[in-house]
Amino acid sequence: MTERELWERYQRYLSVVPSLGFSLDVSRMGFAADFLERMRPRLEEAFSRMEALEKGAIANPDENRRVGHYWLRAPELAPEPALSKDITSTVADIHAFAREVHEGKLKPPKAPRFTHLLLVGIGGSALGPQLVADALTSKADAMQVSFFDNTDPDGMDRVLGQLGARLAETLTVVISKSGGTKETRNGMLEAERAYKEQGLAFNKHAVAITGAGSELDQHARKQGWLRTFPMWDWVGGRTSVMSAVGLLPARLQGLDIDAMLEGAREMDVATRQRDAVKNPAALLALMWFHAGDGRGLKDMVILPYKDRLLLMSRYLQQLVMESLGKEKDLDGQVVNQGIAVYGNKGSTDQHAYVQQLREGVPNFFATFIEVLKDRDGESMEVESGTTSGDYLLGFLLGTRRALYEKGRESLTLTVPDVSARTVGALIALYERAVGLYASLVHINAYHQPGVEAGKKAATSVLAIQQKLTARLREARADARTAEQLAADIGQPDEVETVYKVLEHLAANPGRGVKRTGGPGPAEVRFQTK
Ligand SMILES: O=P(O)(O)OC[C@H]1O[C@](O)(CO)[C@@H](O)[C@@H]1O
Repeated sequence: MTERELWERYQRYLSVVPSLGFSLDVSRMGFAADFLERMRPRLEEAFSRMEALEKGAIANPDENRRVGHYWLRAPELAPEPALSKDITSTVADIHAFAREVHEGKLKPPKAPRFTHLLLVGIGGSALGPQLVADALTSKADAMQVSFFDNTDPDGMDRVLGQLGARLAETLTVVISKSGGTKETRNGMLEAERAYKEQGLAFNKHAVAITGAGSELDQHARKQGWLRTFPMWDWVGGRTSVMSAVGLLPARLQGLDIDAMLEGAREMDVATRQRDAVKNPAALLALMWFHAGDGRGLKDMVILPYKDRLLLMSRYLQQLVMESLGKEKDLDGQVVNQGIAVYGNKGSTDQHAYVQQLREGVPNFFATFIEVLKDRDGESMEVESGTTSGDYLLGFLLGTRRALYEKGRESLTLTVPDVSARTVGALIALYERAVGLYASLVHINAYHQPGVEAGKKAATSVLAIQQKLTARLREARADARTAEQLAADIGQPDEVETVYKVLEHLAANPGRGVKRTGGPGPAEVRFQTK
């Protein structure tokens, strides 16, 4: 298509939400003229399912759960008054709690005020808060935010090292919907120990966000933590950022959570419309379908031209891949669905992987995110009449054109700024696009049966470790190979796991395992130190 034809196409299919200053441009997607019409019956069905979900139907049949993240920003739509009340009162509680913290009415025992926030969580209990914290941070932040989002000891040491003595003024928020996630449990224990080492009482610094009655809930109550905020079973982890999971940390940081909720609410209103071109979530879902032939054949590359949106791709990775990456469809047929998501930021990526995007394997479609506002205040000119921000737009449009010339498709989202309202709107847009796309390809977006397998396997690795350390203690000075030890514990086929576990133990001080021999794994011997 010529530039002029593209301009016509741009106008014809532009999906705009005027109140949010938002638009979605699909002109660089090569769908046929009758595509939207052909997809209409499927889309109607998807809208109907979404409507039922919003009215409180069991939209996650496997887990027999309702899916209520849309109610979080429109509590009046919750199917029962008690739910609406829970949502509203939780937001009010968050405001009141943050006020007390900011004003120093709720203060740590050995410092005048909480100035730092340590969030412990993983997956949906970290990615949303991380995106929001990073996108909206400013000099005005009331508290500085750090994260434990893994069970990596060195990762935690790094964060603790940065906090140093300021742990005395750090509020730790442990977030886990299930309350039983091991990475989070470990992070909590490591945090607790760090406080203890500085002579600080952890319970006077700790808050939980979790499901009622969960392991974490019970632990927090028993230990007399400052407070517990609810996480409801009708909110999925990856869509929990507008619940206490995202709102409490954001408010503590000093961010405008009401604006975030308002942005999401407005995007929800726009994305309930049944006209595909007026509804950017529907149009986005249809473009994903077009790009990957409804089978996820093309990866989704997220390219925000704004440093503040760097974590968007990580956030969307979970939202999209955990929701859509499914073995079976709603009828139990094997479909192996999903869309791979990756990305970073422009124009930085121009100097990294855009080379492949333009000339390499054509297995993707790009999503450009354009932010109109360059910065607070005016910009200097880096050349006569040109600012750094002009370059950023130049690179966005240039890369988009360069991709188009080589037949590589792209979408462009335009937002006015990176404000709480815009971030809320973007999150709401993708939440609904994922839900609609799942209906288009007939899968359940709201469960995650696949993640259990890895967790179970990890548990059996740790059980093998327990047996091995007991066996090594018995064997004392007797240096044994992995093969021998696997046989000793009655799991000869697990020799590779045995070897890996022992190699790890031997590499770390205080674990009591010595490694000798080699060079190959079969010749290495292990014994107690
Ligand atoms: O909030 P939780 O229960 O600790 O779960 C954390 C994450 O773990 C997962 O269940 C995947 O293992 C995600 O869906 C979830 O966001």
